[in-house]
Amino acid sequence: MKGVLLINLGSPDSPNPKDVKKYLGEFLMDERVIDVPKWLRTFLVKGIILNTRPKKSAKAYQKIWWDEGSPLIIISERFQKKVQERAKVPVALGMRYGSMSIQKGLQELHDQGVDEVLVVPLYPHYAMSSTETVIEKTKEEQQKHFPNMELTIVPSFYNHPDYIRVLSEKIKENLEGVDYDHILFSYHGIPERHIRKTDPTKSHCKIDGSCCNTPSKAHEFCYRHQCFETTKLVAEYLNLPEGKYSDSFQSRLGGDPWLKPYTDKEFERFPEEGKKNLVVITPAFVADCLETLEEIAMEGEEEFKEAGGEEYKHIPCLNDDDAWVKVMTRWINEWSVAKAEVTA
Ligand SMILES: C=CC1=C(C)c2cc3[nH]c(cc4nc(cc5[nH]c(cc1n2)c(C)c5CCC(=O)O)C(CCC(=O)O)=C4C)c(C)c3C=C
Ligand SMILES: [Fe+2]
Ligand SMILES: [Fe+2]
Repeated sequence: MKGVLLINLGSPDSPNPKDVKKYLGEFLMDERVIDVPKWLRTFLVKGIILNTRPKKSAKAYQKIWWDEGSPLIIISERFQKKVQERAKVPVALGMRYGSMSIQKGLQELHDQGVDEVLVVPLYPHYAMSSTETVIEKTKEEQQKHFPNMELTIVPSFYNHPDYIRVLSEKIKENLEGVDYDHILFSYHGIPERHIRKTDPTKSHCKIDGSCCNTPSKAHEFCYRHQCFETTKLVAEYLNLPEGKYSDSFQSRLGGDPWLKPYTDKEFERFPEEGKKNLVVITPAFVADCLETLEEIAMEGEEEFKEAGGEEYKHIPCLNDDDAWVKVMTRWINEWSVAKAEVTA
């Protein structure tokens, strides 16, 4: 029997420093997130980051936390329930880090008799710190606890016409009656090193002005290419004039070079260039979370206005919008039917 596991990143159990520390410890000790030798990762995470960051992050989580819990978890649960109402097969939810684990999600499906699982990493763009770690962790749990389960992985959907359509329509809806100078597509950043590491050709990705526009099989795993492509396709869909929109990368951690331009630097630069009315969209996230609600919607507005900006609008993520629920359900139902036909 077939079933689906939707997987996102996860949140701490509460916005208290103790729970945030536990969550950050699991997250940042992931070798695909801080990709240095284990001894160095242990030193950096346990010896340095976990001494100061949990307190700071807990304050940020407290600003956005809902009565029901973490926005990312609550929104993902609402999404899963709505998809389940329409899907022909059982649909479960798991998180890469924290209590709502991938193992629990697989167990829930197993208990319903599922032995063929469609794994849906809820990230439009491929990165070793998001998609790859979800895939590898799911395979690990399957081999350890559910050896008779078969997994099928949904590929990154950054350029899928359905995703581009729902994202573009959401932007269009939110732009109605809004007088704006510029739209910023702000994606979660990653270290530049990760782009080179996931380049299967080991020579294509130069992280320069042209590599991401030059066709290559490297792009199947190039986060930077995939982000630029989402923007390009949305801009085409919405007929956005050249120069009226741009890309940036947010949420950097540590001193290594991350993908540029940095979102916070763009907030400082735009008002100087006369871009005083700004709209920000965050397409790397399908559900609103700390990084969109605090870093972009709250801190971003403050930074932009301090630099001389006047109007600022953050467009929410797709969350549990019916149009996005319908798309996900269609992908799931098409898979379940296609598999049935093949194996019949
Ligand atoms: C969209 C995909 C994501 C990628 C790629 C990603 C890479 C990445 N993240 C960190 C460090 C942190 N990220 C944090 C929060 C966070 N990150 C994502 C998604 C991606 N991260 C989401 C959805 C969230 C929000 C979680 C929530 O509970 O709402 C945090 C925690 C908060 C903080 O202290 O800032 C950290 C830390 C790294 C180092 C990285 C790539 C190497
Ligand atoms: Fe992150
Ligand atoms: Fe590239």
